[in-house]
Amino acid sequence: MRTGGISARGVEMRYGYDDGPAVLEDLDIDIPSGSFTTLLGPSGCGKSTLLKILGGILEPTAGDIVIDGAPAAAAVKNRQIGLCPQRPALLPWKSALENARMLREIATGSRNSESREAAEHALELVGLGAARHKLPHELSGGMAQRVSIARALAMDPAILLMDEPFGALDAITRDEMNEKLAEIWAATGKTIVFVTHSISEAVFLSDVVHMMGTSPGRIVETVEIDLDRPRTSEVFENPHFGEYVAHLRDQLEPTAVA
Ligand SMILES: Nc1ncnc2c1ncn2[C@@H]1O[C@H](COP(=O)(O)OP(=O)(O)OP(=O)(O)O)[C@@H](O)[C@H]1O
Repeated sequence: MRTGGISARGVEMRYGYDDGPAVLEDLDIDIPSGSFTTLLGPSGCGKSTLLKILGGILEPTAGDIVIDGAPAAAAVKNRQIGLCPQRPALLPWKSALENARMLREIATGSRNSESREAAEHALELVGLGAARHKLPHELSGGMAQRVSIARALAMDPAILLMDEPFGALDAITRDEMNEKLAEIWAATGKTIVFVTHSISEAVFLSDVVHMMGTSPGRIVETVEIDLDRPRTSEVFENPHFGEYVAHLRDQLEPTAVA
C-alpha cells in the first residue's frame, strides 16, 4: 500500500504570540500519496512554515493535519517524514557515507550493517555511490546537496519535505539536480513536497503546483501539470511547458523568478 497522503484543514499560524499577525490563515490543502507537490510563491508568503506544518514538524496555532488517516504527530514518531533543508549542513569531518548514515542512526539509536546498507543504497539512488568516501570539502555544491537527499532517503520516509534545496546552486547544476530528483521520485514512489521560488523548476518537477500569496499566506491557485513523464530538459521546448510557466508567472506576486 502506498502511503504518505497529507490532508490539512483550517491551518492558521501565528508566530510567538496568539494575537500577532497570521503568517498562514484558514488554509486547506490535500497532497495525494506518491505525488510530487510544489509550494510556489514570493519570499515570506509562508512556504517553509507550511512545509514544516504539513510534515508535523511545526505545530500550527489552529487547524488539523492528517497523514495517512492519523494525526501528523504519529507520522513523525514513526519516522515517516524526511527533511531536506536549503543548505546540506553536512558534518565536515565525516565522509559522504557517514553523513548519509547519521540521521538514521540517531533516529534508531543503533549503528549497524542495516544503517550502512540503507545509506549506501540511498547514495546509489542519488548517483554518488562512487563518492561515498569523499569528505564534504571534496564535493561540489550539487554533490553535497545530493548527500543531504541521501541522508533523508536513508531513513526511508514515506514523505520527503524539500525546502528550496537547489536555491544556492548555479543554473546548470540546478537543472541537473532537478532531472536527478525526478528520477529519484519515480524510483522511490515517495510523496514529495517541494518549496521553491522558481516557476520553471516547479513546472518541471511537479504533478501539482500550489501557488501561494502573502498577507496572510494562503493558496491562491492550484495548477495540475499535465506533461508527460519522464521529463528531461527537452520539456523546456514543449509549448505547454511555456504556457504553464507563463500562466503561473501572471498569477504571482513580485519576487519569484522564472
Ligand atoms: N521562527 C519564526 N519566528 C517568527 N516569525 C517567523 C519565523 N519563521 C518564519 N517567520 C515569519 O513568517 C513569515 C513566513 O516565513 P516563511 O519562512 O515560512 O516564508 P517563505 O515563503 O518560506 O519565505 P522564503 O521564500 O523567503 O524562504 C515571514 O514573515 C517570516 O518572517
